Amino acid sequence: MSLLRKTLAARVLYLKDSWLYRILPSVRHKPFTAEPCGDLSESWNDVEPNPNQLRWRPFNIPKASEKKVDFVSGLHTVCGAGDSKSRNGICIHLYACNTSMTDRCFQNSDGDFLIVPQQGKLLVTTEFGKMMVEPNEICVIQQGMRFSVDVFGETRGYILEVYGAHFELPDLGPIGANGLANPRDFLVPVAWYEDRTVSAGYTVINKYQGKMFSCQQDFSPFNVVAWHGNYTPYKYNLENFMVINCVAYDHADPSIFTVLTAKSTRPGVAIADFVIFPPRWGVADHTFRPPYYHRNCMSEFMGLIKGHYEAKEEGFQPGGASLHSIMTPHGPDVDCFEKNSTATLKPERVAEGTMAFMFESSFSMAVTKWGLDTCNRVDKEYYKCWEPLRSHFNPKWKPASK
Ligand SMILES: O=C(O)Cc1cc(O)ccc1O
Ligand SMILES: [Fe+2]
Repeated sequence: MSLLRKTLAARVLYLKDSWLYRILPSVRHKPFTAEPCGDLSESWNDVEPNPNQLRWRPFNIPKASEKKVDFVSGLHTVCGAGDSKSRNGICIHLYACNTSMTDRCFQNSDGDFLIVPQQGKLLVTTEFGKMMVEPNEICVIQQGMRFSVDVFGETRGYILEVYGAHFELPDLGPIGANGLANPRDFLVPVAWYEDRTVSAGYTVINKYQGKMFSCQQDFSPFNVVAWHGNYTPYKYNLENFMVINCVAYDHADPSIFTVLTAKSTRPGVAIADFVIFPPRWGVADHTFRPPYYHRNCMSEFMGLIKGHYEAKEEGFQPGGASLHSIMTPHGPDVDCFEKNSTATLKPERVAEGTMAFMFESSFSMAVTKWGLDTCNRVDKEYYKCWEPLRSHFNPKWKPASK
């Protein structure tokens, strides 16, 4: 039997709710006590603001021979804004691990996780059933759902967490009935359960108000024999994205590549959008086709799942990241600029074999101590990729006559 079924529930406008039929209720556990939480924190509130362009080299993955690290102990918060207590904010985590979780599960009481695997697949066992999630797929695990992660070697990925909002498909406006991420491609697990006593103790780890807590119980939490409802984890394969883009002239706002959005209460303003830059055709005439030089009223955190990003062939590597904070100027590096300033504009494939993505947020994010220092991955030379930019302005230039 397939472990997943298709759903149209990814786009629900009514309250989210599910009923779970379990062998023993989750209330039967010993008290929660503080658990050392390593680099998972809301410490961005204590760190000095940093308006520079930031770029990280690929984040380190610990070697299993040196230290066994599972999905939860390998979580590190890179940046964020707001706070979980007032139910308003976002944060971005990086996970890097090498070991499966054994008799340990995780519950995030603070918000929803959108998980973007970059290296290594994740077998995610949830209270709703199992999902295998590979690089180039994403999954969403919503607030409060218990889950455990099996890995198959050195594993790394990115997480976008939103407090107090759920991800949904963007409104399509004039695009109409279909396009971008289609509801039919979202998969949800079917119920899977184990009726297992764990006398040595099963550990439930709970992220609550940005801190970690743990408690013991003597049975597996994955004891849900059946469920129904629309509050479920789900996964989506980015290859299914139906790309819409400019076919005449100019460069479309990358919001046209939005897979999922977490809306704020202000119409048109997202708490966070998950945007991808998939393989596609570039055909725009009379246009500098790569991303333009710009400052943005939103924060842009970018990651790379595989390949090269067109605006930065070098320096921005799979498993690394960049952060262009609100109103921080950025754009293509000098090589991309020169190449595309003189290129003949014929139709050509863009981003073949790659998948870059952006977590774009209306929040002004601050970087944690881990992100700035402890991870030791900040590329201090990043600004140099724009230093050689030279003016090509010629006031006498005229377009070639037709
Ligand atoms: O900065 C970036 O590379 C992301 C981005 C891409 C694009 O095509 C237009 C705007 C934008 O912010
Ligand atoms: Fe940008």
